[in-house]
Amino acid sequence: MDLSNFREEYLKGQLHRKDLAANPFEQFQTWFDQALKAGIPEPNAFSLATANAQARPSLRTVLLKYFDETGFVFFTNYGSHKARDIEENPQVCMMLPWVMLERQVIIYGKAVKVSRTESLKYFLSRPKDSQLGAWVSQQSSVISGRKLLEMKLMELKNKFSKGEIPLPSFWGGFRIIPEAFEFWQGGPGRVHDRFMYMRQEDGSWTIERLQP
Ligand SMILES: Cc1cc2nc3c(=O)[nH]c(=O)nc-3n(C[C@H](O)[C@H](O)[C@H](O)COP(=O)(O)O)c2cc1C
Repeated sequence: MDLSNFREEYLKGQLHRKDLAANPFEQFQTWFDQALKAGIPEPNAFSLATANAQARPSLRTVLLKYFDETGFVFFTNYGSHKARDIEENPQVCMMLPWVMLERQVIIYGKAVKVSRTESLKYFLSRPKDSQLGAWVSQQSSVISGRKLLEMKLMELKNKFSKGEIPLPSFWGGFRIIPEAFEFWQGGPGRVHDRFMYMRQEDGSWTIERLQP
């Protein structure tokens, strides 16, 4: 299949240095609000890249659950491929593909586990089915068929039929603490706008334009 004629011109507007917030979290909030307003489906879905101790990369989509100046939080299974990678190498990269707005945001940082208290708070806010879903899966391990998962789910439903479902010890959040942000806005003729924020030792941020 030849896709070489698949070509969109990016004409939604330019990104100027003067329009950027000094603080990248503020800039992220502005763009996130615009992504929401534009009706992008699941604007909080992001690609999460990890690399293990042998520098072997892997990538998957996860959901951003909340963010503030301490970082970007997602939840997952602590025995999963991604979590094992993070244990070996906490350096990660996340990318939000807001293609509908001809934009992407890339964040480089370090992933650290959130506290049990923080994971519990989020876990309790989830629908019961999602709580059971966390219990049922040894995420990223091989299983012979879906039937086994369904049987396990039935058992768990019975086991936890009364009262609150406890937080599994193998499930919780990671906070990505940013070291750099890139904001990308598509431009006409592939002359795009890219700005990189880099965190300095004193906690301030520099902003530089990158070539497209
Ligand atoms: C839209 C979307 C949202 C997802 N959100 C999450 C999530 O928040 N947490 C999670 O562990 N997996 C999520 N997944 C599944 C992951 O992409 C992935 O399959 C899973 O986490 C196992 O990844 P790993 O084997 O690389 O650790 C999501 C997938 C999609 C397509």
